[in-house]
Amino acid sequence: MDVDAATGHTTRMRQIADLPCPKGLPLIGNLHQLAPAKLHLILERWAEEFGTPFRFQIAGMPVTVWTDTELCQTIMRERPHRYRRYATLESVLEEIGCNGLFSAEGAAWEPQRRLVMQALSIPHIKAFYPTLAAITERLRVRWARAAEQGSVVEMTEDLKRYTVDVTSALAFGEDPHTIEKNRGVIQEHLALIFPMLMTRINAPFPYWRYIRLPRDRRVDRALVEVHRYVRQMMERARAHMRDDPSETPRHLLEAMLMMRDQPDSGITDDQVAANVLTLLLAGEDTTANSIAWALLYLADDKPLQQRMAGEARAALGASPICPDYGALKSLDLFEAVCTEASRLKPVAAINSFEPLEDVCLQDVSLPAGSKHFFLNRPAMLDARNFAEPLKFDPDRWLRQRDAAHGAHEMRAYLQFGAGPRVCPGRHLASVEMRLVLSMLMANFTVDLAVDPDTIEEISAFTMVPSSMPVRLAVRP
Ligand code: HEM
Repeated sequence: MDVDAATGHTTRMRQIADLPCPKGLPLIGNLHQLAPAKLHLILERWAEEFGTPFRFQIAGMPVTVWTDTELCQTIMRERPHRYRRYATLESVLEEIGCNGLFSAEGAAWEPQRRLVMQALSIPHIKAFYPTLAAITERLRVRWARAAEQGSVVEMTEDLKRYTVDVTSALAFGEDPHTIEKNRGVIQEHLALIFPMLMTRINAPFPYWRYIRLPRDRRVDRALVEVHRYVRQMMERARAHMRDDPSETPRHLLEAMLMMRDQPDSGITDDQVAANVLTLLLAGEDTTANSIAWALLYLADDKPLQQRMAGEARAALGASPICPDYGALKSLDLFEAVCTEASRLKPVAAINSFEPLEDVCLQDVSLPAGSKHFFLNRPAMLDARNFAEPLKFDPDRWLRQRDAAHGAHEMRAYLQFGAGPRVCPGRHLASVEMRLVLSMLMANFTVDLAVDPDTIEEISAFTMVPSSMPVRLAVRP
């Protein structure tokens, strides 16, 4: 029995073992049912069957699963002092030299957060706008060529070229021009990292520390390439700082290197490299796939394409690209299309957390170090939070809020997280979505090159489409 401090009432606390659990097998529990690439779908199905919270077992280890957004908001706001992300995430990322801002905890987290927030701040993005527009124009040229040749564009790939060029130019001061290249780009190596994380974080036993399977060897080779790439970029940044010194850092990489070089900074080159890799990964897949998911709905909706083309041309005028940062303001619809797509197809489908001390959530006791998941989609498909929840309706994000339009619960939309660790890249993502989609709609029409039913949801740390092949035609 526990006494509620506010009411004085006694409540019976449940233990994790009391929660409903899908039927598993002796010793391994539910492990055999948890295909990593389908993890979010399996957990969502179980959430429907068992309600919230429920638990599953990875061998002897229970993991609880929750879908209540208010609770998730509370936990997210009580970081980093009371809750952390999965500890396994930190150790797995540490092993591959990527323990940067996303996985850092405790005292190590705050100084890194400050640096990254500054680098991704609105004034910095605004000052960087001409470069962003130039990268978007290069993407348009690539797509114009594909339209002319009638070739199929794999949007998940092209959009990752775009986001890697943008993140690198903004945060590291150099643009790798992957948009112009067809093979041999860094994305080919980065692509192996997320699925590996997915597998290792959920593994019952860290087998890869003892034996390397072919897939681990592939990841090892990719990591050698990725780290060589990052170190070379750091060397070039140092050379530039030497040859053309500036009192204030020109980008995040310079800021990190300046900090590292201060006497007794305690920061190592490895930590700087880990954050470069963190930003490359965090900025690549998330935004690219959020835009790619939006195309699934757009391709099928010609009137919406027509409307967006009209709005884009009004904002862009004679230019094929949004001409200045101020004009982005009139492109709310373009971000709303991505936001609505991510409500139905959440790129961030699962959040993990661990309490740092013994806590009670609702009526359940959670010991320090126990493992927990939050599923983001169930609340977003709940009619109590969003009216007509299964309908793709970007306008729901644009309407004045009033009761006549039915439910629209912003707190149930957690695609960028919440609280002190909320995504620092969300402003950049918003600008990228507006820029790319307005360019696309002003200049092209889009058709899916496959039956939409063949496009699957894949859990690869982020939740990504199996592919998004489209045909583009120049809009008359
Ligand atoms: C649509 C695009 C994006 C989505 C859906 C997304 C989603 C998220 C989510 C859910 C988190 C965890 C937040 C939390 O725990 O409260 C996060 C954290 C993070 N994101 Fe993003 N993100 C996006 C774009 C970006 C971009 C463009 C960058 C940088 C270039 C970025 C960098 C980061 C970093 C560094 C963190 C860790 C922050 C911390 O732990 O303090 N993200 N993101």
